[in-house]
Amino acid sequence: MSKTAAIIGGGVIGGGWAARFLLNGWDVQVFDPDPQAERKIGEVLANARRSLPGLTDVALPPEGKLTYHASIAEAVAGADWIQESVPERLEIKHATFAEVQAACAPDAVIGSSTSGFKPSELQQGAARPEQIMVAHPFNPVYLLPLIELVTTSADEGLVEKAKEMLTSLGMYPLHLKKEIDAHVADRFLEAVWREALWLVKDGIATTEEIDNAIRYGFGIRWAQMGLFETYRVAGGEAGMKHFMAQFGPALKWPWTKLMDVPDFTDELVDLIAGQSDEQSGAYSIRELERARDNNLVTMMRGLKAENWGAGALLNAQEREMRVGTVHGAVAADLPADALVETAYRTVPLDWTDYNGHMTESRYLQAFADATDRFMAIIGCDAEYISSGGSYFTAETHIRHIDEVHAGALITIRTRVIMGEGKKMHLFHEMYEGERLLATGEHFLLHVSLETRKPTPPAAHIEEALVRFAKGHAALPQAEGVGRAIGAPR
Ligand SMILES: NC(=O)C1=CN([C@@H]2O[C@H](COP(=O)(O)OP(=O)(O)OC[C@H]3O[C@@H](n4cnc5c(N)ncnc54)[C@H](O)[C@@H]3O)[C@@H](O)[C@H]2O)C=CC1
Ligand SMILES: C[N+](C)(C)CC(=O)CC(=O)[O-]
Repeated sequence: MSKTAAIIGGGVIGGGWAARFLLNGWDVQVFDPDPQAERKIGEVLANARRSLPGLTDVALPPEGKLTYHASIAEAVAGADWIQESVPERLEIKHATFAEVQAACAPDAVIGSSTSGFKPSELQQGAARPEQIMVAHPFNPVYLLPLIELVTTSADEGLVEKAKEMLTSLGMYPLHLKKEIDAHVADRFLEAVWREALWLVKDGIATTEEIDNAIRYGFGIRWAQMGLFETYRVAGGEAGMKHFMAQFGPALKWPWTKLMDVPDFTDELVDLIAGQSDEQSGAYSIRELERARDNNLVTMMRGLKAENWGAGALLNAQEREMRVGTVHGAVAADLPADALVETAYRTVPLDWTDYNGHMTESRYLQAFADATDRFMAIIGCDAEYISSGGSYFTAETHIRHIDEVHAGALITIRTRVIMGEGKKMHLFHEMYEGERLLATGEHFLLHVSLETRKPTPPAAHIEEALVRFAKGHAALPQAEGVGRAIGAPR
């Protein structure tokens, strides 16, 4: 059954939450008094639609329904999750929670996007304090998975429900049971921000130089290993203790401004804003958002291939999405006399090229992934491969029939042309809806990973393969099987 989220405050963060819920199949009900809210959320949604669905190699569920409402009471009616993202002022948040709780279900989660307030501060004067928790996201909320879930004096059952719902949205709930101002991540960000302000104020570095110091070095490192794991590696074979012995004393050196805060004067604001205009003023905010999202998608999909950090999270989400669908099925669940659906996915942003469409190498990737999926269906899965048997591709022929763009939903259907002994001959057809985009024909041999030589597969694999080969032989022939490039004479 579809779920409903209420978004109270649809600015930068509320808009991102709306997109995260909606693109994961939830219905979304928005309240925001700003007459521009619908347009602004539309812009965030457009960015989310081009970037989020391609993150995973399985398509997200169909989008939910988005509606706008004239009051908080209307927006929270029937909602399973209510996300407050109004301005960071405690009195506005308190007034909002009072209206929310007067109308919402008592077992709905009420999450606050607050960057700095503690749950106990948010809960002051509330009708049901235990229903309110901090669910602090990171911009862009539709792509970044971290949620700081801060829950003192909360209903434990509701907290567990909140964690499950966040996980199902592809997010990572970092559950903090001790509250502090600004939680963990913003404490950290504020320390970096403070040092950056000092460096600009003191004329040591410009905004661009500071950004370069981050993006060419430790920023990339942090994105995959964080702080402690990175420093453990930096300790060499002697590890963390050695690292700390070597660099710990630096804390006593006058390297940082420590807790001193620069005066937030008009002069400092103008200095930073001026340098930022010089650095990035040539681009509109929408252009910068798109560049950010392209880069995030590319990095996160790289981590996905490595099954690491935010990428491992995407893989876990994808495994869950496969459960109970044809994309998690094995041979015995599938009819032998129908083509096998081996992919149903969105073309990711990082698969496109200078011609503005899916680039040729990604057709091979899509077909190779479809072959991997077919191998798993017939029993040649990760466990079997680790026992020493697998398939190697000996020959491939791809036909590019029609173009396709980022964000398109594509399906691959697979036909077994021949399957006997060591040999497996597959023909994949790639579609967008009913439009044929490409075909991929592949000849594979079963090998021993020990000898690297062809060898017969295990009996259960051959049996499943032969079953599909026989069933598919009875289907009408596919156009294009066995084609070669015809040279005009
Ligand atoms: N911008 C950021 O980088 C992040 C912000 N946050 C937190 O998210 C919350 C919202 O921040 P932003 O989205 O950046 O602000 P924003 O200014 O972009 O959006 C706030 C929205 O709330 C609406 N609003 C004002 N009063 C309202 C009311 N009484 N009821 C319903 N809506 C109302 C405004 O019209 C506006 O659309 C804050 O608590 C902030 O600390 C959290 C993570 C990151
Ligand atoms: C600047 N900020 C404190 C509002 C930032 C956040 O809360 C999280 C983020 O997205 O950086």
